[in-house]
Amino acid sequence: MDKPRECGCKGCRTCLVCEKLYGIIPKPFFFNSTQKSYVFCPYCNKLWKGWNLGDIQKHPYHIGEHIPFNGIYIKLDFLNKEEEEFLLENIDSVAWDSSQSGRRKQNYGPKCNFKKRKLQLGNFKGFPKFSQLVQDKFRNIPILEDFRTIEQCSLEYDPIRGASIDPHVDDCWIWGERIVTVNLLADSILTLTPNFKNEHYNLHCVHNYPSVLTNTGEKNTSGSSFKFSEDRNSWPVVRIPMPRRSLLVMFGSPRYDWEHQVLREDITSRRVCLAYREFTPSYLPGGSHYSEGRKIMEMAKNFF
Ligand SMILES: O=C(O)CCC(=O)C(=O)O
Ligand SMILES: [Fe+2]
Repeated sequence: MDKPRECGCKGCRTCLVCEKLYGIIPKPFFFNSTQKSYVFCPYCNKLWKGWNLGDIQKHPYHIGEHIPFNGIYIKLDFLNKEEEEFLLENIDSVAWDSSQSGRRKQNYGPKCNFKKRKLQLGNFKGFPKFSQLVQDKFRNIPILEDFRTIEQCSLEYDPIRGASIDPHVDDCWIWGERIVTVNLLADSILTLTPNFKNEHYNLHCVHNYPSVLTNTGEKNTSGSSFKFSEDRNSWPVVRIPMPRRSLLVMFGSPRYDWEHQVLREDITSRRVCLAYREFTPSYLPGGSHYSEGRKIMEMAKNFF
């Protein structure tokens, strides 16, 4: 096992602190010269050719090539300025833990061993009272109607530490289909690239439980599991805007067929986000592992 460095990074993960200390050269974002890039428009839910948000003409005056893209829901101005300020003040009154790639975090959730697929309550007691307003507001978002938060994580990205997050798929053994992010303090971008690591991230577990949503975001009533897409070689790079105070829900194909990352170059000023995760249906009532999820679900109702 790699030992974490003083900054919190380990293995191939680096930040400005350990790069300077150990003379590590960071790997640049790999861009295949034939690979196209597209920006997701939160108004028409389509991809338009470009890299930066400013590259695409503002909706509805788009020009050029576009393709449909399912599995991304963005609610602009999900929070108002007062709510954002209130949350930031309270988040910053809690101690931050250092994390990898220059991030800092505050985690509220059960203890998960993704390798051994073991779930424990640990010292999880629920979520901080000040953050209840966010989960209350999920009830106004139709695709989050039955979303039960099991993990809430505050993440801080500061350009001083060259913060970023490497490409990954959130674990599929324990974390359900909808990955929710609430963006605070700065605009940023989530970069999606096709996932070629099919044996990673416990992706095989996805066959064991039904999809929560159809690929267009309606409730999936057929009980069928997510169907993975083949032939990803021709897929582009997709750039998803994460405007300040917006809510992002990633589900379906972007959740499972693509890896997501936040590039260092897309953190130009301090950004904080709240990341929310739900259980897979296996750990929810009626699921084969509900006995393991039950106590955690009880705790997750608490705001302290
Ligand atoms: O910072 C973000 O918006 C993404 C965070 C993320 O992907 C994660 O915590 O798994
Ligand atoms: Fe993630």
